[in-house]
Amino acid sequence: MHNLRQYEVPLQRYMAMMDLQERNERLFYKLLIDNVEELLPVVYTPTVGEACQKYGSIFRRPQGLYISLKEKGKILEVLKNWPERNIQVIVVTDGERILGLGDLGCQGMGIPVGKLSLYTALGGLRPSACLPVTIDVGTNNGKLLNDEFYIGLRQRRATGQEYAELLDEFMTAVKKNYGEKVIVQFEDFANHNAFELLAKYSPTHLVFNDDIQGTASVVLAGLLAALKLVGGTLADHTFLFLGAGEAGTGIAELIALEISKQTNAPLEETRKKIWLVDSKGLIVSSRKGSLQHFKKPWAHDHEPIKGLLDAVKAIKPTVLIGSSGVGKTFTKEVVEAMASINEKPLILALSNPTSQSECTAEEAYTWSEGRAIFASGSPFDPVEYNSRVFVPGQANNAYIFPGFGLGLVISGAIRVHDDMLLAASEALAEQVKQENLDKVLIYPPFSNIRKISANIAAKVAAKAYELGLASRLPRPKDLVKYAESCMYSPLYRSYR
Ligand SMILES: NC(=O)C1=CN([C@@H]2O[C@H](COP(=O)(O)OP(=O)(O)OC[C@H]3O[C@@H](n4cnc5c(N)ncnc54)[C@H](OP(=O)(O)O)[C@@H]3O)[C@@H](O)[C@H]2O)C=CC1
Ligand SMILES: CC(=O)C(=O)O
Ligand SMILES: [Mg+2]
Repeated sequence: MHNLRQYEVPLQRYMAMMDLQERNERLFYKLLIDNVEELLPVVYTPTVGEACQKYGSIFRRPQGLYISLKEKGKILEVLKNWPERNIQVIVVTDGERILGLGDLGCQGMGIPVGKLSLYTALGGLRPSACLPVTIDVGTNNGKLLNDEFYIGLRQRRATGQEYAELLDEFMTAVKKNYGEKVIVQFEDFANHNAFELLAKYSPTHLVFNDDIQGTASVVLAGLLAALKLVGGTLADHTFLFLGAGEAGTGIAELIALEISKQTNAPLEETRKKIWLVDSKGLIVSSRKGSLQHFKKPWAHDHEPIKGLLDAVKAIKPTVLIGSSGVGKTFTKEVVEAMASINEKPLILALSNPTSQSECTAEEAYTWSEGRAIFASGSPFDPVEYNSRVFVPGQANNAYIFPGFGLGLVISGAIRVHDDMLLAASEALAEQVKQENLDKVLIYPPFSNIRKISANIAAKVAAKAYELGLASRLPRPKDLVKYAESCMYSPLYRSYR
């Protein structure tokens, strides 16, 4: 840590950590686990975003498996080149929507590598059981195509049948090589592929889309915890999203599902308290004909509205969620409008990395005169306002996917079910203590994350057994203890 702290530039710390991961994996994990709050922003958002942007010029060694269009017809052979045989989780991207930074092509590899290091550090999966994959179908990023250090195929993205066939060959090869119980986590695909891939492979593979499902689960957990501060039930609230893509509609659907479970009201009804704004304005029924399929359930009856501020004034949400990938969109006027409608406005600025955050923690607290309950996708430091210290939470799917994955592994689950996402949300919300709420913090600190992950894993596994989706029999009696006993620890033994 002393050596690492010598570097003042975050990207240099990132490179030092990647070198360490290569040189001494056990020490890398020991360091990451023991200093998780300090090092998460280095190996994960925001620094991993900059690393992906500059991946070609900082490249040392391949840290994961690249599968390119050129390998079509030979993907099984390529998979067999990976030295580890016993793989439990694959995080795969095609690099088209890396955080809120857009198409970074093959340089998106930083994301599967970073996510999998969290699977190990936060969720206790063995490093050797983790496989980062980047599917290289080209990039539409002209700057990268002209960059002499770009590491991927220099062509525009393959689409349509060519893309679908490559992905299908990959999914078939994965199941053939690693069996039915390998988790395939889709990460940072563009939404025009993400929803389809999830729908296509959910019935046949153990697939999980972190951006749609993991994000939904972490946000629902934050909302459940926040109810202890704002009062009422979920059904009493009105939700407005800026951004109606994977994250936005994924979260919206899980909130609607939870309200439906709590109130026995049909989903079509519970969706009506949830509104979304996309780049063209509020999603309303008059737009239905031209909306992408994942937006259609959210097209409610209302006159068209263009901007977010007008939408806030018209809808009067109690909860405002940013999932647009566009920074600075929660302006002073927007936050003030939220604060004029609500005693305690709940504001989540989920977009990553920090540069894309819809607003900063300081802006949220200052513009709401210290009344906002705020969390963000990338971390912000505590803020002092009017002699009070506010600790912003980090509403990031990193709270969910490591424990969720561990739960799937320890139960031998063969499919993911929405009820498992709800179970994960409840488990995370339960870990938010009064001392956190006293600081207006709606997520528990990351310093306890391994305990949190074990609890999430236990609830997810319990749900898998309940749903008949678990194949590891008999069911362990104490699932929390069992989860903890399965977790990889980078122990250093004393030989003296
Ligand atoms: N905190 C967390 O754990 C997570 C955070 N995220 C972050 O969320 C962001 C979005 O990700 P994702 O949902 O996958 O992306 P998508 O591309 O699927 O969705 C983005 C949405 O934002 C809308 N949008 C873009 N620009 C504007 C604008 N200026 N005003 C209003 N709406 C706009 C788009 O509109 P249109 O449809 O009209 O183009 C689209 O509906 C990213 O920054 C990502 O990092 C994602 C997953 C997890
Ligand atoms: C956190 C995450 O998955 C994202 O920003 O895409
Ligand atoms: Mg993501």
